[in-house]
Amino acid sequence: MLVVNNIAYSYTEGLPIIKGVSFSVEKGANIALIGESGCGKSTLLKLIYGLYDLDQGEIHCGDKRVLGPAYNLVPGMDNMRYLAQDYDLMPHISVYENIGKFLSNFDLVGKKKRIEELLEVVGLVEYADTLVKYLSGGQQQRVAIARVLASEPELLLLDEPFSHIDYSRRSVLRRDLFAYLKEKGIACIVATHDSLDTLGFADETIVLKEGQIIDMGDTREVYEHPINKYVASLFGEVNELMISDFTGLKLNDEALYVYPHQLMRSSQRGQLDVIVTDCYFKGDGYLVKCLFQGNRVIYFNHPLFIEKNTEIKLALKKYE
Ligand SMILES: Nc1ncnc2c1ncn2[C@@H]1O[C@H](COP(=O)(O)OP(=O)(O)OP(=O)(O)O)[C@@H](O)[C@H]1O
Repeated sequence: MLVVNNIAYSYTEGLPIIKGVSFSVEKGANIALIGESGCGKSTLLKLIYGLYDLDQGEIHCGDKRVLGPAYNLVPGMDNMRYLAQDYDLMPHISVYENIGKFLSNFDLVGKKKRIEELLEVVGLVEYADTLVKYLSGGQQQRVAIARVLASEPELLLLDEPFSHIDYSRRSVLRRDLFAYLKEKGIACIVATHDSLDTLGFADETIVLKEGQIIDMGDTREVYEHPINKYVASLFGEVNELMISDFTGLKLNDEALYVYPHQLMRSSQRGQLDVIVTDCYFKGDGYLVKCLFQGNRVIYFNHPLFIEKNTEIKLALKKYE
């Protein structure tokens, strides 16, 4: 339903921020857009919504071509909604009124039902009559999410949608929101730094670097077979090892990107010999920092505390 075809954009002439980006999104799909800060995620979402005029290429959503402000008096497409990082709410009116702001008054009973349904989705039923200015940052972000859902768009563009919401509410809201979008067949593109938004929910992941797509596909595939360290590190801590580190054979050597949970302490010979330098408690166990070959840092997950300076061997879990 969304086709982005070879688009480019620069804020300043000669300094392109988005370079030759192409991809498509199916109806109801959940797409994660990931990449380091400043790589162009927000700019790409704004271009899809029609907030800027493209330098090159075109975007279609359904049967409509996305037109920027040069061709569209009121920027933004009707069949999409865009949730910006500064969610642009009206502080002096209630949560209920903010959510209903863009809903027609033609069917007042339907409007009330819709607002109540959305208050439920974002967990703000008891705040319906509270003025937005009295809400916390996280609560305001939830109002903004409800507001972009109100008119049932075909495509939602969400820029860091849960960034101000505390951890426990974030998990519930993330689950409820993404289930709701699936149920309604609403596609979404979520620009995010939180790998939990991506791993559990995104059907596909697009990886952006310096304004270009460097990897794209099934989320699990992108995570399990990262094409380089940049991609792997967007999902958390990662170790860059070589096949020869395990085999000792330099012929046809290749880099391996290994997440800490993929390594384990081993008693076998011929594994990585490392020295523990730190052990960080992380709730369900420890993240252990080690030195390999004197100066290469390796992290791995372990259920128990290990003393500093302990000499241990590490093995790849999947080969055990
Ligand atoms: N209005 C603007 N005018 C000029 N340059 C801009 C403007 N908005 C963004 N940029 C620049 O464009 C680049 C991409 O910014 P963008 O906000 O799209 O990145 P991002 O990947 O969303 O970053 P973050 O993850 O930190 O939100 C950055 O170098 C930024 O400084």
